[in-house]
Amino acid sequence: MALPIEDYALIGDRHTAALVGRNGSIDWLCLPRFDSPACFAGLLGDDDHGHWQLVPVGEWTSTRRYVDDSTSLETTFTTADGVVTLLDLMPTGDDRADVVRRLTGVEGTVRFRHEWVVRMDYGHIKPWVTRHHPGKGDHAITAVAGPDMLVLRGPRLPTPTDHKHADEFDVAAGDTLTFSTTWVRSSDPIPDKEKMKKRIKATIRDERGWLDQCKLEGLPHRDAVVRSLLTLRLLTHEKTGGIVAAPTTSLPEAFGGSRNWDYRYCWLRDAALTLEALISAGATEEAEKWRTWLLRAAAGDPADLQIMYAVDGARRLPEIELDHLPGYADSRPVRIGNGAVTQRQTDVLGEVMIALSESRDAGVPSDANAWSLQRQLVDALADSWQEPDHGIWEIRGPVQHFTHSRAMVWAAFDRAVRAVEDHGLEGPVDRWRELRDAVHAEVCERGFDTERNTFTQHYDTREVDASLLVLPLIGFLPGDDPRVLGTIAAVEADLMCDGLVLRYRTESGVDGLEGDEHPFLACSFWLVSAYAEAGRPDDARALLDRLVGLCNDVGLLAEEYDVDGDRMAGNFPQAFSHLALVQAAFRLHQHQQ
Ligand SMILES: OC[C@H]1O[C@H](O[C@H]2O[C@H](CO)[C@@H](O)[C@H](O)[C@H]2O)[C@H](O)[C@@H](O)[C@@H]1O
Repeated sequence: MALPIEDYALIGDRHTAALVGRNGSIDWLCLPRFDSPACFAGLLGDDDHGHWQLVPVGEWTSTRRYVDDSTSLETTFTTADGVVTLLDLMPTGDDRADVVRRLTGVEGTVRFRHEWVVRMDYGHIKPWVTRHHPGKGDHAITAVAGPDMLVLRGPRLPTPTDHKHADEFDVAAGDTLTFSTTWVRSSDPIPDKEKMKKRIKATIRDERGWLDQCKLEGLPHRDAVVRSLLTLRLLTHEKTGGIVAAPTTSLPEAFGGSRNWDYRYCWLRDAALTLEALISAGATEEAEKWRTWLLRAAAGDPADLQIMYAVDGARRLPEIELDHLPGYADSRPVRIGNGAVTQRQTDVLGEVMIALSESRDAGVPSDANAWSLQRQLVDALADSWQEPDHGIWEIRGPVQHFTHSRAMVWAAFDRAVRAVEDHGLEGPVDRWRELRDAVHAEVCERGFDTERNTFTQHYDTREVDASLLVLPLIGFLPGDDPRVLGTIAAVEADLMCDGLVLRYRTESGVDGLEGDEHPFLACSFWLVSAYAEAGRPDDARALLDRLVGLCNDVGLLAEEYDVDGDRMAGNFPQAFSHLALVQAAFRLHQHQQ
């Protein structure tokens, strides 16, 4: 049975990631890549859909932390008989896909239960499980199904009972027991045993080294920013540079509802915003890598640019419902793939152009191919920007002339102009200036409700939308412009739910979906930034404090927050929430200096 979302923590190797519960159970793991089929899918079903658990027998309590500024997770279990820590991590820096779990006895003697229940293909397939002795003193269990093999190693291995592998043993003070699960192709030989101690140290060292380049002095909520940056890095594929929106699929936006989506892909929007957050912290290496990812993914006719791709840039992400999974808290359907892939979302190029412009400003070396791609994309936009779209929220209702999308069209032309003016790049700057000004005028006329003094969600409605909070953040208007202040007031009046911000009013029916949703954390962080820009630093600070207080015990955030249930909702951890946290902290810091 899955735990509340906030009771999970993330570990990963920058190729894929796992969710570890505070009960020592890995309930979600896709191997070898973020979007591979899960081999532990208990998160979206029950124990029989796959999990790997190390937990004391009987009553226990647990506390958790990440070891220093790393993504190695330490869970401390306390029982009446003693204390044991469990270290969980996925070593990085090599071509192996391992999950390593180390138990260390701290006090007394604690009896532990070990369960290794592998179910390939998202909890669907019971694998063929066998024992091996690959070398002297080396024991392994392999689980094979179709293309995949998992190899379990450890000082003592569980035995089969009823399609599960289970064991019980004592952990005494001073004992160390290290277990590992390794993925290989089922046609490959069993991989060699590794010296895990060395790899654990190297992995922790690598993360600390990466953080050293970040400039975080004086930032509000530094620890929350550090955790967010490390999480964003964990969601960035080491080899390809693709950035996934979250490592999970179908954690529900409303418990028991159908708003369940697969986020294990690279949205240009989410990735571009992630880069902005990383760049503001001084981590520019990822920007260069992602730019090359973009070049590969977008190769071809600029008119065929998609709004999202797979980690390796693949284009087809058909949305499929997995009927065999009951869903998290009975939230059905469980979906893999994402139908939004074929949508028109005009905002995306604006976000991409802003991120690439910030990379340039931050000194990321220029690349002729990257500029040539940007030119082509902006030229294609010049011919198509007036078409209606599905907008930033990927609505599944009829397309509209979304105000945020148009403001982002303005941003795309604006950043193209700046590239020429500030960086001496070549381009038809007069035409881009003309288009930029025309779009600005149109948005201020057709996307603005003069009676209420607010921008509107789209040109044919009087509803507001939290995405409008972004307008001052991209420089569309100054933060203290009366039209921006009016829009903040309208968002406060229409979209606040117990102090947090909803994306839009679902009652309007604009999204074409059944059911409702909870406040969206990224939008709530945007309000922090908008307050800072509007000259309301106290409100910004108070809201940022509140939002950071919603992070779970290890500093992670899902997509939404259920204020009535006081729990997280939606995919977890979500890049959007963490990148917006980082941006809000920097924005507030900037205004406080
Ligand atoms: O609300 C319906 C849509 O929800 C998802 O989109 C959201 O997540 C994306 C990834 O973080 C983000 O880019 C987008 O702005 C969000 O609205 C889902 O992926 C869509 O399929 C769905 O239509």
